[in-house]
Amino acid sequence: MAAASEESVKLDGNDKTANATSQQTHTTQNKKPICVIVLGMAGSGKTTFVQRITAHLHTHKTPPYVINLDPAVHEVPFPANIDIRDTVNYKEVMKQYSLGPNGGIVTSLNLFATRFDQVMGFLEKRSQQCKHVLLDTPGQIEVFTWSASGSIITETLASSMPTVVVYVMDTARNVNPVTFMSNMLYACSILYKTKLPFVVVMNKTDIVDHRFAVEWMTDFEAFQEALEQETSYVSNLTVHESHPGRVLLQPHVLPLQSRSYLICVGVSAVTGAGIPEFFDAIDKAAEEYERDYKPAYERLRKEREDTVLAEQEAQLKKLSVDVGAGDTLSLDAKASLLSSQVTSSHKSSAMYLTPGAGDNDDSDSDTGCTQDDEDLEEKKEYESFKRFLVREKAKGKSSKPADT
Ligand SMILES: Nc1nc2c(ncn2[C@@H]2O[C@H](COP(=O)(O)OP(=O)(O)OP(=O)(O)O)[C@@H](O)[C@H]2O)c(=O)[nH]1
Repeated sequence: MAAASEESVKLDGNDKTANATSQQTHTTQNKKPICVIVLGMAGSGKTTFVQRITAHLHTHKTPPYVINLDPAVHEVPFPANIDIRDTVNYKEVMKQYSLGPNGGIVTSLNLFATRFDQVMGFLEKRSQQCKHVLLDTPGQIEVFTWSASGSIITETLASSMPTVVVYVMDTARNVNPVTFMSNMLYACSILYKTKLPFVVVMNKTDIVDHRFAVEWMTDFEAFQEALEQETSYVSNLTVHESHPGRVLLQPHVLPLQSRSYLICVGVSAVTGAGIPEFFDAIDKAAEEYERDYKPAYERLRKEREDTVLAEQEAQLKKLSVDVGAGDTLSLDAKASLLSSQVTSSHKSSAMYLTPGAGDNDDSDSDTGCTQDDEDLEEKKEYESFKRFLVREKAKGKSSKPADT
């Protein structure tokens, strides 16, 4: 086991002085914690591994900040600061959206990702107190690695703190070169997808020593030899020149040989063997992040901030236009309302006055006086006046002969 650990140290190209320096660098210059995203196939030992490294860090009086991202796990065997299960009820999600187990996990993770800014807020607050942030992910690896929420979470973390992807492999299950190759291809697809420093953890070294895997990773001829010894139908296929796996495993295509891409460490999550070497590898990967990846993620963060700013400005502009237009509209509306009110008030005055006139009409009607009646009245008055004149004329005639 010790030999295996030494192997990993050799593979990492670490020496203790360099690690001491890197740790010092971390504490004095880079106050941000190192974020460790633990991925791996179901049953590879991720949760046991996170439990082991959490215990290790607690023993060294540097308790980590731990996040469980597996909504379907029955029990979390380590003290988690944030547990997705506290936010999303996976079974309820399945029921409500009529989903199967995988759909339920994806949807739960998507829902959780919408709140990840809050998680970042908690992390910011604790960033001075802890040196490591550990994330355990769902067993269905593709749920995290190939989902939008997985990308959002990874990119959000990587653009604000040194982030390392840890790929846990079950060493005992990878003694078959075909299985090993499939697993490594998957690891490389994640490496290319996340564009982050990558540490391969060969777990369960208490069952099988991981040196064979290191040899296969660094010596293509050794791997080819192992493959040729395989008699299975699939291995015969992979030996074939045209097989894509074989093409990909060519040293110049896969970054397996390059120390700057992949760091491999043998550990046993059960016994704790290889854990100090794992942390050395993490420090090295964090340095790699600072040197090679940070500028790209800072650019990404800047682009995001710019996009958000631009969106906010556009929204503000639209809002101010809307508000302006709204004011104009409301002013216009008010004006038209006023004018319509004025018009209608005129109308209504008129209408209001009309009943007044009507009142008069009413009064007229009440009195029963019509134009014809008036005319008749005038005619009567005229007749009466004429009779008055005739009477007066007759009076004058009768009085005049008597005097003379
Ligand atoms: N012998 C041995 N067994 C281990 C080791 N690490 C994990 N196991 C066992 O492997 C099994 C799976 O471990 P988990 O930690 O649940 O694996 P996981 O990857 O989290 O599983 P999922 O949640 O399904 O993805 C358990 O029975 C563990 O006890 C190890 O280093 N050595």
